[in-house]
Amino acid sequence: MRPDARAWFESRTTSVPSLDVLDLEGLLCAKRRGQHRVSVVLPARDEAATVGGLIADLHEQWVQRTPLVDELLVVDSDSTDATAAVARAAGADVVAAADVLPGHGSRPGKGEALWKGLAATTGDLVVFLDADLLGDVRHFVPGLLAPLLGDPQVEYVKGCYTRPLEVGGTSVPVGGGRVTELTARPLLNALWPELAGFVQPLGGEYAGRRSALEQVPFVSGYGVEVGLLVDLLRLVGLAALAQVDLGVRRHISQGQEALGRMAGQVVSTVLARAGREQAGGLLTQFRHDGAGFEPHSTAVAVDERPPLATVPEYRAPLGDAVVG
Ligand SMILES: O=c1ccn([C@@H]2O[C@H](COP(=O)(O)OP(=O)(O)O[C@H]3O[C@H](CO)[C@@H](O)[C@H](O)[C@H]3O)[C@@H](O)[C@H]2O)c(=O)[nH]1
Ligand SMILES: O=C(O)[C@H](O)COP(=O)(O)O
Repeated sequence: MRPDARAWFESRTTSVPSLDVLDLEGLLCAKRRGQHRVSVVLPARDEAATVGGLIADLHEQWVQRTPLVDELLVVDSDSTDATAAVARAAGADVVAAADVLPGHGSRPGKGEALWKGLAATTGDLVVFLDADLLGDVRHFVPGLLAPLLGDPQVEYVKGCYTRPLEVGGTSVPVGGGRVTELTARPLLNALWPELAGFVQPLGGEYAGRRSALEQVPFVSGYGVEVGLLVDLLRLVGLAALAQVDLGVRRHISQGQEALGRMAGQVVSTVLARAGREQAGGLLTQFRHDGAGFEPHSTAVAVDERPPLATVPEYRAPLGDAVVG
């Protein structure tokens, strides 16, 4: 690893693998002292199977029992299942992505849901979590907040973890994060070697100061994490980025074809940030129907939203003025 990346890794990586290691009173004290307001945003598309338990845990722990979280918002990203109703019943506020900043229209994708979630919340500290997480992840929230509450120089905190791969009833202890290992990490190491110390550049759990998040664009699809990392590096510098080891992360894995499309979006995002125009913006994959190969092409070109700070409606008082 390059010396600057190693120095960053050693000085900016903390560890919160469970609730037991946290000084909750200290965190609450820092939150009060800094007059912070914390928003937690979960983008969700068809996550009715997992979002209820996750929200119930977070709401019970961080809204009811320990007042660390002021807003707990699920952004319903065009779900066709009961995601919205399940999340609401479990204690979250729920907005449909399409209803936020309606004048700006609606686009598909996870990054779009995050951008709308940032617009629909008011906290100066914002935590993002995927809605398909499995198991007890209550410690993710204070773990991600701790560096922001404890050090005014930190602007953005990326979660990292070991990732089992659970497919077809079998589990490989560290087999997860396939797009990370085969696409994102090699690209980032090649183009921005100072970011080589990030263990999970793609994972969906991170937190930042609104003042920084509202100054960067949000890629609408799965390129959002890699885009944020590179854009925030440019905006605030490596020393203002941090990561926290959150232990083990389990989630619902996608199949190979879907991961190929995700990798295509990550590649497009990286190429755009490296100043390379995309030739076609299409990813062609193949299926064999028994008689021969059938090509399927998908658009993976970068589609992105501008920094929220440049959106006039965002400047209006948030809440009712923005949502609906
Ligand atoms: O159009 C979409 C697609 C996904 N999601 C939600 O986004 C989260 C992550 O999506 P998922 O399809 O589970 O992604 P993964 O296969 O887990 O991909 C990983 O890698 C991606 C690329 O960096 C990250 O965006 C993910 O957070 C990270 O978990 C979940 O809550 C989804 O419901 C949306 O809200 N809208
Ligand atoms: O981060 C990744 O690389 C993708 O989420 C794929 O993860 P998985 O291999 O654990 O499904």
